[in-house]
Amino acid sequence: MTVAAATSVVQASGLTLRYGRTAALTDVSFTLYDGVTGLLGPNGAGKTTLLRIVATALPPDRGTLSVLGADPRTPAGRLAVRRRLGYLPQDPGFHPGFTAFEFVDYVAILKELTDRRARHQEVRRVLDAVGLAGQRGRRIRALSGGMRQRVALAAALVGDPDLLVLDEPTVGLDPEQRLRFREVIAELGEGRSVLLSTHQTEEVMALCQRVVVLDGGTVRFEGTPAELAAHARGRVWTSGARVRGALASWRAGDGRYRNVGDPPADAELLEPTVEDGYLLLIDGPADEETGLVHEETGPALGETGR
Ligand SMILES: Nc1ncnc2c1ncn2[C@@H]1O[C@H](COP(=O)(O)OP(=O)(O)OP(=O)(O)O)[C@@H](O)[C@H]1O
Repeated sequence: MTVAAATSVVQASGLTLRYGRTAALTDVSFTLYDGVTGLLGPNGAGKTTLLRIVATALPPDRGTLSVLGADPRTPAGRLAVRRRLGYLPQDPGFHPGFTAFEFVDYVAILKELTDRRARHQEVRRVLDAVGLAGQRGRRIRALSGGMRQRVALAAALVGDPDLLVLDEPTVGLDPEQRLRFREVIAELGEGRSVLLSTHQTEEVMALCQRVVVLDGGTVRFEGTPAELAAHARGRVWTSGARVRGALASWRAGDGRYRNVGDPPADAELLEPTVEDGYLLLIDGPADEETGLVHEETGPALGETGR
């Protein structure tokens, strides 16, 4: 099998940002490729801040950034990025009196789609793409949370952007809505680049070809979900009773305990999951021992499974 090298869509180096005395990001470097990348981290890790920087909504205090080959530090670079970027912020700023169509149309006007006929066609296309064809004329105040989230995603899709930046796109959705949303996002990741933030390791397993773990404003891991899981290999085991001193020890559905941490010599080891790898990374020592941060090489296209 020949494996072509993937091209990077975003390259960030040394991004640093403070809000007054709070260091939100410190020396953050990562590379984004085609496909879906999950930005995973606990509350306050700096995910929203990083997404806002990539979406050119916030300039970093320090560091360099290339997005779709443009430099957002210059006005021309920012314009070039914004024309090819779709951004779903945590709070999309809905006017509740707008209909779904009117809101997305308003975003399309901001995105410089000046021809009314073509614009309306595009608005219908993106609302169809997120399964809201039948809800175009409904007021946003009358839509469920899941439907509102889909309206926000439709707005991000206007103009068929090459890069989608989605801030916790499935937050607040029920399990069925979350699954439907995942379907849409996975499809969007074919042929373009999607960067989404999440707290959920299951989201990463279900959707992402790559994952960047952010904690305390620094990158703790960059690689594939399988590599993140492998980080916990040899440190997950099963036992008949709770293990005191383990990083985590809980009774699983089969009645036995699943333990993460440093196993005893005779431990019955289990295959680790992304969640185990994440747990060890976030609760483990903040050191360079993992060798997984700031990976130098990108994936090959053949490895992404697409
Ligand atoms: N406008 C602001 N002013 C001051 N501090 C801020 C501001 N926005 C964020 N912060 C702080 O910066 C840090 C990173 O916040 P950020 O919202 O980027 O994290 P996050 O990973 O997106 O969190 P969450 O998952 O809770 O949304 C946190 O300590 C937060 O309290």
